Amino acid sequence: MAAVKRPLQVRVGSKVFPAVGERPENPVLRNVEFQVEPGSFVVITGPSGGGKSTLLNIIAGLDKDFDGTIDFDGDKPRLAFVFQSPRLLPWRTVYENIALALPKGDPRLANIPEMLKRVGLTDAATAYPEMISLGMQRRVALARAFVIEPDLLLMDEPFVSLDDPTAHALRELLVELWHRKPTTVLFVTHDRPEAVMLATRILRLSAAPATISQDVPVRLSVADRSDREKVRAEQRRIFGEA
Ligand SMILES: Nc1ncnc2c1ncn2[C@@H]1O[C@H](COP(=O)(O)OP(=O)(O)OP(=O)(O)O)[C@@H](O)[C@H]1O
Repeated sequence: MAAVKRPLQVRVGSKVFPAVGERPENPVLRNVEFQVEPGSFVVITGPSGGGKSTLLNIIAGLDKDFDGTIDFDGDKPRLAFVFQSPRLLPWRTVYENIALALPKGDPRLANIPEMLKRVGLTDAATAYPEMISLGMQRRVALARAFVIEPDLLLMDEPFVSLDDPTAHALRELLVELWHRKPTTVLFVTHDRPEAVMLATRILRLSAAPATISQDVPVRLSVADRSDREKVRAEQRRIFGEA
């Protein structure tokens, strides 16, 4: 079934973490407002501690304590969330970890073998997470997210703590999966080359209390994204350095 195409409207007037003990209240987001067109790949970047994860949690509905609205054209989107840690169940196989994302008897379960093939894990289908590398575990997390066929895919630094070739290969895989089945993606990273390689649009947040300091389209074709020189040139255009 094709994903329903709806824009996402984000309006966060303010997000403040309340004071706890000696710690004063912490205003993290202020007037963060944007719309995301269906099928776009939006990267949210900005300084550490600037509120990127907080914003993603609000959009996911994990944090409801904020002033504002998140609207998916009046509907409830089918969501997938990929976190920094792959969050696999250690007592379930690779196949089972993916299948757990879907209800019993769901027709999308039939797509898992094809998805395993696409992420290069067919031979690891019956392995347990501790038997495979972190890079492979992250491929399982990608497969689990895409097999849901989400309307909205939220990703919070899913490729940190990997060596560069592994992270690069995973980014290429993500671009390919997304290109085959464009879904709306919001991807948080502080890694600028990663932002440019993946995004169709980059939102930069300022330091906290964060607001949007830059909203810029990325002008790279899918083929250009594997070309490090072209990525670097686009990075210079957007961020003024590389
Ligand atoms: N549950 C919480 N309670 C109180 N303060 C929090 C909570 N979660 C985050 N914060 C604070 O909110 C601010 C923004 O944190 P957040 O994790 O959203 O930033 P970030 O931009 O994702 O940072 P990084 O790039 O380092 O992951 C930080 O000052 C952080 O300490």
